[in-house]
Amino acid sequence: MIVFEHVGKRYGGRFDALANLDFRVDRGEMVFLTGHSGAGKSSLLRLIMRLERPTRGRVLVAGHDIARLHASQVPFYRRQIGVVFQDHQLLLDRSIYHNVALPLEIRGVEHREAARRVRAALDKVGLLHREKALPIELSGGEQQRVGIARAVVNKPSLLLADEPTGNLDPQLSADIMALFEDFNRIGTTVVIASHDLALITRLRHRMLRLRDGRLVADEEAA
Ligand SMILES: Nc1ncnc2c1ncn2[C@@H]1O[C@H](COP(=O)(O)OP(=O)(O)OP(=O)(O)O)[C@@H](O)[C@H]1O
Repeated sequence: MIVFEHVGKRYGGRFDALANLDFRVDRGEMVFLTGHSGAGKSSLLRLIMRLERPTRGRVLVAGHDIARLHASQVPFYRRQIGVVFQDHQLLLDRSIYHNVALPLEIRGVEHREAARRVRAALDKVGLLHREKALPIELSGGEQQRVGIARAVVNKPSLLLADEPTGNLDPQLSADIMALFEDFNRIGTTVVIASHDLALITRLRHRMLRLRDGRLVADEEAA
């Protein structure tokens, strides 16, 4: 599904945020990406989203070198990827329903079909009963679940998350990770950047560890 071949990313012509990365993530895998602050986790995810291009090497997703996608193809490429951020980036003046519906509105999905999919996504994260609420009326953990519903409403084959539990207490963090595991169980490939080692070592998935932009460990679940 994802292949990094000798990938490097240099910012500003001299700083190597990522260097010589070689790894692959198979379809249906769930992988944690860990490392200190500044190790390059977000940069690596941005390469997969094609928000950045590698300075060296190639990033292949589903067999395609994504640097070669034409600008007009990029939106289609991104549709297969759901993204969850630490600060969930919800629109504060829109209801939960509308926040989750947004990716479908952008794609022009027909209204009734959109409603069906939004409700299915909200149901999966246990928030169907809050569809009319505004984000501010929800707890941090619930807001993050809305962010996950929005990420999966397009039924992406790949789900990326950047520190999705960053602001949550240990129990809520575990609940959020369990949700990602649910989506993985139904076949979605999941890559989660997290520095919460206590939590992710307990979860027993493959772990890629970055240090100063280099891959220093690739550990299968024990
Ligand atoms: N657009 C950019 N321009 C210049 N330098 C950048 C840019 N984005 C990231 N960097 C630098 O690249 C390095 C890796 O950053 P990145 O955000 O990928 O790390 P991270 O592991 O996600 O860190 P954190 O956990 O703090 O988010 C850092 O030193 C950062 O300052």
